[in-house]
Amino acid sequence: MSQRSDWTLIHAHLHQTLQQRQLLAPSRPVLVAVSGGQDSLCLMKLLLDLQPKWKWQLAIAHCDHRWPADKGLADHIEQVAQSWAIPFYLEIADQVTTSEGAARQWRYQALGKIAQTYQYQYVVTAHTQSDRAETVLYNLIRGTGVDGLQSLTWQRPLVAGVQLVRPLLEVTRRETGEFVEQQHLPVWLDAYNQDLRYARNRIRQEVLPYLKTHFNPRVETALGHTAELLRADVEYLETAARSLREQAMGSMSENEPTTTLKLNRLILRQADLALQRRAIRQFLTIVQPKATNFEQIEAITALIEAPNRSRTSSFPGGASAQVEGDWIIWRNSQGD
Ligand SMILES: Nc1ncnc2c1ncn2[C@@H]1O[C@H](COP(=O)(O)OP(=O)(O)OP(=O)(O)O)[C@@H](O)[C@H]1O
Repeated sequence: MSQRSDWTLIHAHLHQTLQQRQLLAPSRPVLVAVSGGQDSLCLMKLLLDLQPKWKWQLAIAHCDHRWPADKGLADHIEQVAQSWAIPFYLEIADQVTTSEGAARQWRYQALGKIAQTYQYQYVVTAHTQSDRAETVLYNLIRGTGVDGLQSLTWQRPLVAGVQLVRPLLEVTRRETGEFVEQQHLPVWLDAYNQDLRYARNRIRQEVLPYLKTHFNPRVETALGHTAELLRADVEYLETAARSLREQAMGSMSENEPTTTLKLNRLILRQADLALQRRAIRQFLTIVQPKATNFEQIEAITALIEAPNRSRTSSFPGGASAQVEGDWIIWRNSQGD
């Protein structure tokens, strides 16, 4: 910041967050994921304003889903990048998808690809405290368990050599809205955000305002704290579960063939249910390519105490698990 008068509370907040949490090291190349909405334009401008202090090499990345409503958006962001004199990278989807989950997956993969190709160590997204509150509620309703409730984290590895960072997790959408207005930033209005057919939008526009009015005006902060506390719990539990799984799998490592993998029931029995479930989920993630669900974890957990020869019904692809004495044996398909 050259002029002190431009320094607002939100600048101070972000600067402090970056220092305390050590999210972005100084003087590094930083790729900012810009969707064109208020949050990412706010983040981009804030990082530009902080740049003289931190000396990053900033750039913008945009992922074009080729959705009809986004026509002209990529050009708009490119112009914004030009007006700020920073590099602009664009990835365009090969296939148009309407699934929110598939679009997100492609986006993160595209961002990772740009970062690796052009050697950016960080990809930064503008998820806010409001996004985090929505995610907590959304995942609570879907039944993801604690892991889903802590899912929007400050940072995580994106691809080899690239860290995904979310520095705005303590800033609300209201604050980013006020900032873009004050700064006259050219926000692209996303018609999709208004569409109440999507669960996320109903949570944003109906559920959270209701909770704010009738229960807690600071509900977003409260949900953010919940996510923060759960994150540490989950990290702890996952580490303990990994060690349980490794013991229960004996000498087998993750790289061994997945045709006949097994778990020792005597070792699993010594652990509490929370760790048994986690160890089994980790085991399933190793042995089957498909996403693991609650019923599958419960079916195998039941085998820890089940009589000899008990077996689960078939998993996708014909795989199943069966008790053989002290062991739960995983078979990828009949006859393996
Ligand atoms: N098309 C895009 N191109 C580049 N970055 C994007 C794009 N869409 C979203 N982002 C980045 O991701 C952030 C979050 O956006 P959004 O909430 O739409 O994503 P999401 O992946 O659906 O979020 P969540 O992970 O909470 O489900 C944005 O602030 C922006 O930084």
